[in-house]
Amino acid sequence: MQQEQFEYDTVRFKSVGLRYGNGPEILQDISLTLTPGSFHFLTGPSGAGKTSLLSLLYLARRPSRGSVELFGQDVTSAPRHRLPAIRRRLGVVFQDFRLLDHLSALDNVALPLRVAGASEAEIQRHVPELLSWVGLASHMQAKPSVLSGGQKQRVAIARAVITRPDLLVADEPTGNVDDRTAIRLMHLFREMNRLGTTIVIATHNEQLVRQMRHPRLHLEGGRLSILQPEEG
Ligand SMILES: Nc1ncnc2c1ncn2[C@@H]1O[C@H](COP(=O)(O)OP(=O)(O)OP(=O)(O)O)[C@@H](O)[C@H]1O
Repeated sequence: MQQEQFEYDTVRFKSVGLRYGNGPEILQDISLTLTPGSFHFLTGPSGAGKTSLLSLLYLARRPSRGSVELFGQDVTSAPRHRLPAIRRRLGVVFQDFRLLDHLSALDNVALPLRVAGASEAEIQRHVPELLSWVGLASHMQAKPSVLSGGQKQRVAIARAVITRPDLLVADEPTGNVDDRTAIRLMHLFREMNRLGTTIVIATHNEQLVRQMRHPRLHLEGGRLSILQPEEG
């Protein structure tokens, strides 16, 4: 959970490279520091490596070279048993949602709270409120199979933010919703950010990137550049 005093950067990449199998390096020599409470978009053409970079952040992969530190801990060399504690500080919105099909929307969102040992009273207080806020008040008991793409996406977002993670990583979180809903969801991310969560959002939505005026991490040809809003 969030701390008042930060003695470390949320994310630090040092000369990170990533390749799949014997293929070419998708990410080349990326060095990057994200300070606590920062908000970045991640942009770049399709296939540039945005999801691959995010997968390093949410610990689905380790880099082929270089090092990745999260919350001051080198996750490249950390023993596997140390990773779950780091994962609990992350919220992730996957491009393909990854909801549990046998659970209702409410139970999908409640899951990370249950894993963290929250009481049922706490769950009943927070989860319906958040689901209502993202416009799903009348779908709380629905299973993912009967939800639209945009509804599933909002369940996935609610699940990622319900624990107030230290770092939120979202892959195209507004790709399936209309413009008005996209702006509403961005306000949710902005509010979380205001409360201290560090945020990285991969998106193709140029209009949102321009409107929200956060710096962007831009990937192209395996290289990362950081663009400030006025340059973007
Ligand atoms: N599991 C994998 N095995 C092999 N190659 C992969 C794998 N995942 C991604 N790639 C390749 O890595 C490159 C970057 O893919 P990635 O999904 O990270 O790009 P992206 O920028 O997120 O694309 P998009 O905007 O279309 O979602 C692509 O050439 C892709 O084919």
